[in-house]
Amino acid sequence: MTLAAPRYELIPIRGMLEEAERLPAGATITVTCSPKHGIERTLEASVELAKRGYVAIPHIASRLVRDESHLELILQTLAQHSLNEVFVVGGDAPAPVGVFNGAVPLLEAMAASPLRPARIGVTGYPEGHAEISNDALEAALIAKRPYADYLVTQLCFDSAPILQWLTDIHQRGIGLPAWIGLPGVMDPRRLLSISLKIGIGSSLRVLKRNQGITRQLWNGAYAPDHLIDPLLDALVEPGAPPVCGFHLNTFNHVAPLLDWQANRLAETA
Ligand SMILES: NC(=O)C1=CN([C@@H]2O[C@H](COP(=O)(O)OP(=O)(O)OC[C@H]3O[C@@H](n4cnc5c(N)ncnc54)[C@H](O)[C@@H]3O)[C@@H](O)[C@H]2O)C=CC1
Ligand SMILES: Nc1nc(=O)c2c([nH]1)NC[C@@H]1CN(c3ccc(C(=O)N[C@@H](CCC(=O)O)C(=O)O)cc3)CN21
Repeated sequence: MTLAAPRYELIPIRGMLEEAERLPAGATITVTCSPKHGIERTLEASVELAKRGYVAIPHIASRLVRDESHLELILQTLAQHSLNEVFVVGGDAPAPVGVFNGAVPLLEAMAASPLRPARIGVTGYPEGHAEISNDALEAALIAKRPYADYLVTQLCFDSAPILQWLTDIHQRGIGLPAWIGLPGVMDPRRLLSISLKIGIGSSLRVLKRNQGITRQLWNGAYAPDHLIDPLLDALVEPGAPPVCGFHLNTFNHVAPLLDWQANRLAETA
């Protein structure tokens, strides 16, 4: 377990390529997908990143895929550009634009295609989801298992639920390793508003109860040390759940995150 080779998540908006250029050559970059900009924007950005030598992993929002032929077009684009890994999510669209109402039916349709990408990631929720019941999340996780290679955990501001959830799915034999989603280094007010927008509530309340972290959250930049320290300690224990590494949600603020990462690595070297 180390911070040495994380994944970096970027949002495909103006300035994304300049942010990407700050990252180490060949870095692995996942590209978000929103109802506002659609899947095509995510694919175009991923192709640009791949051309520049990065390993690009587009997020595919299932609810934005119209039908089987739209899916086939997406898979063709991926194959043409040797993008052989995707992160499949339901997507934040309040209603599906077409026939796929979540990740599971899209994964089933992908599995039936000869153009299925070689590796597929799916979501995990250490503290549940604001709009989706725990039962529905659990059913979806079980249904995704045969199609998925790994999980990426949703943003969470408390290490305890992350560890608890990873341990729980490991003990139940779900058998998928996880990339642990961490918030990047940035203005805490922006982070707070993003978190509220994407429906992350309960661990923010944990943060507010913690005086030390509240100070860190409101003065200067937020940095995820309070999350990563307990995770690094716990995940090297024998019998710990399988973890691939850290998935850093940069929100396109790459420079402060790289400074923080370099400092952390220098401290532990
Ligand atoms: N955890 C993460 O890193 C990320 C999470 N998301 C968001 O998480 C939500 C669910 O995506 P998945 O975890 O892949 O769930 P999923 O597609 O596996 O769906 C689980 C259950 O929730 C329903 N569902 C799916 N999307 C929904 C939505 N937007 N609103 C209400 N119900 C929905 C499905 O019909 C299913 O019953 C979406 O809002 C998605 O955009 C998006 C990107 C990254
Ligand atoms: N529910 C949910 N949806 C997601 O898309 C998502 C998660 N959760 N959790 C992990 C990451 C975080 N993601 C995010 C979070 C925030 C923005 C965001 O702030 N977007 C701004 C700027 C984009 C623009 O200017 O168009 C926005 O206003 O939507 C984007 C992706 C993508 N992932």
